[in-house]
Amino acid sequence: MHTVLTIAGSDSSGGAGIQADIKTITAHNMYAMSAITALTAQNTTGVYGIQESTPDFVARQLDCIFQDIPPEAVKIGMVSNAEIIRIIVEKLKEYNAQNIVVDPVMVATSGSSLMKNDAAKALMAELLPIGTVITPNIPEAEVLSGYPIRNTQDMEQAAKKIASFVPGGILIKGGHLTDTADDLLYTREASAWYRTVRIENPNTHGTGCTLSSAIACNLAAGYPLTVCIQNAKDYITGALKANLNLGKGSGPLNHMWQEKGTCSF
Ligand SMILES: Nc1ncnc2c1ncn2[C@@H]1O[C@H](COP(=O)(O)OP(=O)(O)OP(=O)(O)O)[C@@H](O)[C@H]1O
Ligand SMILES: Cc1ncc(COP(=O)(O)O)c(N)n1
Repeated sequence: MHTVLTIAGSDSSGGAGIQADIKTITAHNMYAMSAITALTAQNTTGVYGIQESTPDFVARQLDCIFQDIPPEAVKIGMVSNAEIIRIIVEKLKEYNAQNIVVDPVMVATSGSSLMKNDAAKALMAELLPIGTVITPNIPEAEVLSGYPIRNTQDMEQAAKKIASFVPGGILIKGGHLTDTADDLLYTREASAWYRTVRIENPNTHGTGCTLSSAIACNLAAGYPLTVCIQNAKDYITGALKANLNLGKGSGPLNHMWQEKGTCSF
């Protein structure tokens, strides 16, 4: 069985963070492990509290995982402070972790901040450069590039700028565009678009977490990056189309959309 680790925050309402990641990994018929960076008290309407792990306790979780069941791929989501970012980078280097997907989670769909201001510098200088691929959404790509992004051309410009300090792949997600949901994969060799029409579903809590975990699963299975992104895009599109409607705000995705037995892993 393929093994995938998520390093992220817990979402008490189960739609994003660790819970979305474990659901995604399980739906791919893979074995999920987790290192929790923070507890959040949140639901579909917002984030109402954050309790960070200590850097030492994050390190202890990572030691337990890597010394026993080394993961074939790692997804990193919410990491709210610079000290935890540093310890994650140190441990992933110590254990020579491969197939790293970094989702630079800064702000939740509901608008609540999930990262302290001083952490963005450590994220950019230390964590993003070790990613096999990074997956910013449009507001995150604006922060990372310093450019405003209004259309797909701006996405290409921003990706080029981010590539000056990120050697791996850069997937700028287009979920925040208005008529399409086109994602751009930019690497130093080539770029490619992954296009879908926008699905009119207000329940998008956890789309970013789910996409990055699905990419990690595909990397664990050994697919080339371009195939991983297409398969993950198909997974998120299916989970959005399957129209779950829970909660009073932007609700979670439906991870049970695949017909039994259709997953190829
Ligand atoms: N309405 C939609 N229709 C189709 N695909 C969508 C829609 N919204 C988001 N997506 C897709 O979902 C994935 C996540 O994109 P998005 O830009 O929403 O990330 P995000 O903002 O990090 O997510 P989150 O809502 O978890 O913060 C991308 O592949 C994007 O194209
Ligand atoms: C613990 C945690 N991690 C990530 C997100 C981002 O997901 P979203 O933007 O869909 O709310 C979140 N809300 N909570």
